[in-house]
Amino acid sequence: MRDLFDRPLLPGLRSEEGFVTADDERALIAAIDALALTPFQFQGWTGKRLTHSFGLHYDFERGSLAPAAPMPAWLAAIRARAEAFAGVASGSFVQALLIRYDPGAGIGWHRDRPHFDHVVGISLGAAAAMRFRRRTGERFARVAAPLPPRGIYHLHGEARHDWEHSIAAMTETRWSITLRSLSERGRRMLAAGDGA
Ligand SMILES: O=C(O)CCC(=O)C(=O)O
Ligand SMILES: [Fe+2]
Repeated sequence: MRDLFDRPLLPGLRSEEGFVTADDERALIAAIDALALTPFQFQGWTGKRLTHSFGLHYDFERGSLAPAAPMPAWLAAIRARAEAFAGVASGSFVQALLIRYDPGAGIGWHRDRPHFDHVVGISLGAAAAMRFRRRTGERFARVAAPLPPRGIYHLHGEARHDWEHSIAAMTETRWSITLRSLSERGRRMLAAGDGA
């Protein structure tokens, strides 16, 4: 997403519309819905969004990273295109997180776990906005980036590390595919096998 002067809304946030076709979108939604999606869990609190991971699973209850089933072919194909979009080496996106946000589900303010580095997201279904905030003294600076269906965004650098992001509760269903590379810290944790 760029502003009127063709600058990125935030350094490190880049997006593109029409990354997948409407036919692809229907097929991807059907593939996500066919997975065993489970409610996001954190400290005894159950979120309304439903998720499934491939490649690596980050367990929020334990704060640990563990291998998960390899990405199926339909996901590996989109991953290769997403890596080209993000300008990262082939095979960098070692985690895929599939999410379904039914009406009433959103995602609260957070930065993605430091185990991960680059993040890309592909949006399917209802349009949403990704809200960004960063504390500056007493206040928050805020930016909102549209997430149109079939579009892709890439978070790295400042947008990834210095700003929190969130999505307000949806009124219609949205699905997303989030792909992430490992950070140096993530690689060390995985090699140590403790994940912590
Ligand atoms: O649904 C999305 O596009 C964003 C998901 C997200 O921010 C996350 O899982 O960390
Ligand atoms: Fe996130």
